[in-house]
This record gives sequence, structure tokens and C-alpha cells, in this order.
Amino acid sequence: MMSPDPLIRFEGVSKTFPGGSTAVERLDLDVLPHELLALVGPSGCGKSTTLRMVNRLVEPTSGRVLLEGEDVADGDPVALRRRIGYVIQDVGLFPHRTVSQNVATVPGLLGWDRARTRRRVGELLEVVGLDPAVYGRRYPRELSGGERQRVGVARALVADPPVLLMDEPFGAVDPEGRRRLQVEFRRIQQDLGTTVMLVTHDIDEAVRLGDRVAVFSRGGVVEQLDDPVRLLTRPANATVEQFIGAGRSVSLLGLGRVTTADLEPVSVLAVGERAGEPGGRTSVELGSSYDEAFAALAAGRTDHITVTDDGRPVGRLDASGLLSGLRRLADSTAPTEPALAQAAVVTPARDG
Ligand SMILES: Nc1ncnc2c1ncn2[C@@H]1O[C@H](COP(=O)(O)OP(=O)(O)OP(=O)(O)O)[C@@H](O)[C@H]1O
Repeated sequence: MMSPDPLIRFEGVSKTFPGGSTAVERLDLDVLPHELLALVGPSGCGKSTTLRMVNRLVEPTSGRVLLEGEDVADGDPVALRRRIGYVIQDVGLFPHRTVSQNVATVPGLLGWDRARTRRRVGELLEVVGLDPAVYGRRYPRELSGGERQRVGVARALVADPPVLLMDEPFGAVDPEGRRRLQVEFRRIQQDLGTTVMLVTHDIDEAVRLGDRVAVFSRGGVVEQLDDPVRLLTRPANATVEQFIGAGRSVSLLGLGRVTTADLEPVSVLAVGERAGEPGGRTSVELGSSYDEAFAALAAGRTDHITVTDDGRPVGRLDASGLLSGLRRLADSTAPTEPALAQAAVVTPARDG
């Protein structure tokens, strides 16, 4: 059913904590190389427990977790954790160490020499958008929440681990900063090809970031494992449907991208029409997300926006174009079920 060579495989994994609560029960789950798998579900459903069984912060009661084909229980847990990056909500930076020293933690444990460590720490700080010359000597208390989170990501990735585990990594960051971090993190992850398991309770974050999304319910039960668009347009059952609930249309807006298929042709453009007219954002680039296009449409003074390619106008997008695009997106995974396509429908704001 799935690729034969997962990077991580859960085989019939259960975890019952002393005292009796069963967090995860007979879980089978594959994480494929280079994918970002988002685990999402309500509080207490066993997401963090699942994640922590990979780096052995939690040991399964039964079943096996395989990393690159080997049972993680067979080796030394400390050596295992050096191969696995781990980012949590409050980052857990060492308060008395500078940013550079924090990022250099794993290289230090691995015995890298100073020059190599310094070079790699600088590289990683740049990757996460922090100028090493400015931030390297600061202490965690001298950073914003978002900056601390970036340092946490740099620290987790510095030794190029094949796997990164993230538990609510952007939870402590304000919504706007969170969106920016999500976009940047996704780019970094794709550039580096790191396999990521990300735990979140936020379905919107899960579908924006995940190549696939596993929706958990209580007891570590996977209700649906699917790509984001299918999940939003074809929930497998009532539990999933209820969980993705009201945010579904909004989430789908975040997944669609403006393509030429959405546009009125360039020939209808008025001669001399320009992108970025003053008094509102009236243009977006091809490839922008539907939610950016929707925001521009809602903020503009006309019933359409201009879509540009490298700054050059290539067509117009109006509300009905956006709507057709959303329907197409829904139809791409659910060709014969109009009721589900309906779920994708968002009523765009009309202007004046
Ligand atoms: N160390 C522990 N001892 C006892 N029970 C625990 C322990 N850790 C977790 N649990 C219980 O296991 C269940 C699953 O917890 P877990 O933290 O995995 O859920 P979660 O989905 O990550 O939740 P949240 O989103 O709230 O972090 C919960 O009922 C929790 O109370």
C-alpha cells in the first residue's frame, strides 16, 4: 500500500503509560524519505507520544519503531538522538549560551573541529535568516520568540540529520510571524531534503506544510492519512470531517495557486494597465496562493486584480475565476462528487 522503503516505520506500536492511560494503540505508520508528514489531531490524542517514540524520549510498550530499517530500540539512545533533530515549542535553548554556542551543540558532541563548526553554524544561521555577525553573540533572552524558534531550527539541522522531529514548533509565535516561519521552514526543508515529522493541533498549519497529513483521534488512532487537498475535500469519516470542520474552505484557499487557467486572457487587458496601482494591492504574481489573491481582490477597488508574471501583466483574475480555480482544485481529487466539491466553495466578498 505504501512505499516499501520508508525512512521511519511504526509497526504495531502501542504505548500505555504507568497508571493506565493508553496514548497510542497498535499504530502502523510509514514516513517516506524527504517528506514532511504532519500529525494533527485534538489535544491528548497521542501525537507527541508518537513523535517521542522515534527518538526514544518515550519507549513503546509493544511494537517497533524502525529508522532506516533498524529498530531504534537496538542502539544507544544518545547516539540515536544525535542523528535526529528535535524542535519543540519553547525551543529549549540554553539560556547561558550564545546563539552560536547553542547552534554548535551537536557539532560539539560529535567532536567537530572549531573551523568546521564555525563555518557550519554561520551557514545554518544564514539559512534560517539570522545574520551570524549580528545574532551569533546574542543570548536567547535578547531574541524575539520567532528568532528563538529560528535558532531552534538551526540547532536541530546543523549536523544535517536525516530526520527532524518537530512538536508544535511555531506554537509560541504570533500568527503573522508564524505564517512567515512556516513558508521559510518549508523552503529550507525542501532545499535540504530533510524528512520531517511535525506535530500540530492546527489543521491549517498541517495542510500548508504537510506533503501528507495524518489525522489522529484519541488513543493514537490514525483516522486518515492523505495529501492535504484530498484530506480537505474528501474526509474519510465523520471524525475527520468534524476535526477539519469550519476552517476547511479557508485552508483550501491556502493550498491553491494562481495559474493561467484562472485568468481572463491578456488580450482583455487595457492598454497600459499596470501592476500595483496606488491605493491598494491590485496585483499578484502567478503562483501566489489563492488566499493572497483573495485578500488582494477584497482590498482592491475594482472587481478584478491584475496577475503578473515577473512583474509583467498576463491577465485578470476576478471572483468567479477564483471560485472556478477552487472547484478545479477540489475536483482534481474528487472528480465525481459534487457534494464534496461544494466544500471548497468560498463566497468571495463583493465590492461596493
Ligand atoms: N508521561 C506521561 N505519563 C502519563 N500519561 C501521559 C504521559 N504523556 C502523555 N500521557 C497521556 O497520553 C495521552 C496522549 O498524550 P500526548 O501528549 O501524546 O497527546 P498530544 O496529542 O500530543 O496532545 P497535545 O496536543 O495536548 O500535546 C494523553 O492522555 C496524556 O495525558
